[in-house]
Amino acid sequence: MNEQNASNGLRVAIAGLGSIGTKIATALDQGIEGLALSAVAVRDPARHQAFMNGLRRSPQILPIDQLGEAADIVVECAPSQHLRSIVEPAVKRGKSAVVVSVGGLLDNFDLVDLARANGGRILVPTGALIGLDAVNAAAIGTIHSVKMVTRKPIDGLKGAPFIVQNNIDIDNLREPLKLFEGSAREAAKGFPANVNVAVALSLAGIGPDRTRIQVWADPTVTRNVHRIEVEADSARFSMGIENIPSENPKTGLITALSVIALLRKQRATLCVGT
Ligand SMILES: NC(=O)C1=CN([C@@H]2O[C@H](COP(=O)(O)OP(=O)(O)OC[C@H]3O[C@@H](n4cnc5c(N)ncnc54)[C@H](O)[C@@H]3O)[C@@H](O)[C@H]2O)C=CC1
Ligand SMILES: O=C([O-])CC(=O)C(=O)O
Repeated sequence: MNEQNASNGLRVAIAGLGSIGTKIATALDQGIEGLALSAVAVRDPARHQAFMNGLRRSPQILPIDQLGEAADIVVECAPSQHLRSIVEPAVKRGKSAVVVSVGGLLDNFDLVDLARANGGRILVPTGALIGLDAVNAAAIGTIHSVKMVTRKPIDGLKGAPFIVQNNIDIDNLREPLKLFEGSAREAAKGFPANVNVAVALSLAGIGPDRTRIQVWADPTVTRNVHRIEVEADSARFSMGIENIPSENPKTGLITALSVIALLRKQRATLCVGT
């Protein structure tokens, strides 16, 4: 990073160069107004050498818990069990943490207090979802109910703890099967890599215990499909999104783009949407 970026721009570090992280790193390397990629954390540096060599400017490679020292904004896009070691050092230093493994926040909610006490921020992008601007706005008034239905292809659900613990065979499904119905909080435990979106929705609206979700394994869909119904005193709205899976079949392609859009807003002159 050159001195001009260091003095005028925001330094961004990325934890995890998987399907989401590589796209954000590429976008930053190609140029986002006022932002520069300063550091990354990877599990196995050798596996990412070719990708790193392709970047125009090489960021530092650091352990995940040191990213907060090397950046103003740390983007968490690693498996959710690492959330704390990424976010805590950043917000303790008054930095911002962008969190995509949102489900992991529910068991680490004290990080919000830690951020508040130290002038840090935790930013949750809309991610693979839609319409959190409208949910935020409705939540200024009274939201009566938020209901969500998620359908995923079989490949996108394999290995989810709820499926494994309940010994459910989804490999031979010929028709959609409702796997789960309950709160966003319970869903995040059973499907930690599948329903981060439900937790983001809940944090924008009426919280993880009152936000209801169904999760379906659906051999008839090729996309990750999320449908949402919100009933509020200001409006009633229905939203839907059909995400094309990325190279990680659990993760929709739009997730990385949502983070890039959020990063662009940090220094953009014209910001559209709340
Ligand atoms: N908020 C949202 O809308 C969405 C959130 N997600 C969540 O985002 C997170 C990332 O998703 P993907 O990029 O698809 O996952 P991924 O599995 O493609 O990438 C995760 C990366 O983290 C790396 N990693 C693991 N341990 C590490 C460590 N100790 N230090 C550094 N790197 C480490 C892995 O090697 C891998 O490259 C997941 O928790 C996923 O559930 C996914 C989709 C939507
Ligand atoms: O990509 C998606 O459609 C949603 C997803 O995996 C998540 O929320 O964790």
